[in-house]
Amino acid sequence: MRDNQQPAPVVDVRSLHVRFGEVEAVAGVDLQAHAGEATALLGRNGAGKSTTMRVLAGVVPLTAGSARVAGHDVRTEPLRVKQVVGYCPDVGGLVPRATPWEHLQLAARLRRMTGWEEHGRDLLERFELGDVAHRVTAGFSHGMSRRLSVVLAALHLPQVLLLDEPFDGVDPIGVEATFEVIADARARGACVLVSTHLRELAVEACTSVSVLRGGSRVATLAAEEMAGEEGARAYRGLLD
Ligand SMILES: Nc1ncnc2c1ncn2[C@@H]1O[C@H](COP(=O)(O)OP(=O)(O)OP(=O)(O)O)[C@@H](O)[C@H]1O
Repeated sequence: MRDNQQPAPVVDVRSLHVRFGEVEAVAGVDLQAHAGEATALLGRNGAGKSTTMRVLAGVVPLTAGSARVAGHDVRTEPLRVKQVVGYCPDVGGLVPRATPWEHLQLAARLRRMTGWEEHGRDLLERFELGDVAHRVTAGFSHGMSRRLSVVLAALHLPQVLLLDEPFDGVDPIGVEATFEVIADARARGACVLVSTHLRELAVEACTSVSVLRGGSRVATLAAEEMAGEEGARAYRGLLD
């Protein structure tokens, strides 16, 4: 606890800048997220949501500013960051010739996990991937791949769960299962970040919403302030 009795944020991003050559993908984002809460990153295509998530997952280097995850600096402690994070990337990440079960085995081996099998099976069932657990992912639909990516992010019960576009192309059962994963993570005190352009699902899944536009954060609101017709109007106002 800090002096003012507020717990320190688990995700602490200060003046984050990420540049790819001429492109400034993230141009000064500040973001704080806490244990037991779920924060949505909302914004239009190209707003900088995925790049921010990639920095927090330790897979893209920042250009300036700072980002700390569970107390670890992404710049100087990338391995520690990868240990505490469960990351569902917005695209890719799956091996076409491997089955879901083999993906879980690999993820568990990389993290030296033991006794994960029952939890792994349960996650696959919850995401209706039990029947295809031993089928290679090459023929998977977009939604099936998304669901498996969420399962892989959640398998090791990470302290920080980063879900980038987890609802994209996912059917209602997959959406419901993702809500459950987020709720479970919050209940065990994890910090959850969900990047999406789907306002209504963000509001349902999360406690607060940070809106990005043009690589900067333009607002952070309680999720209920972004709900319904009024929330839709408020959101449009932030994007214009
Ligand atoms: N590796 C890269 N090389 C060059 N430009 C990039 C790279 N990654 C992202 N960008 C650019 O940075 C900006 C922000 O991209 P980012 O993917 O973070 O946005 P986003 O909010 O996640 O968008 P979307 O909702 O479409 O996924 C875009 O202009 C994008 O083209």
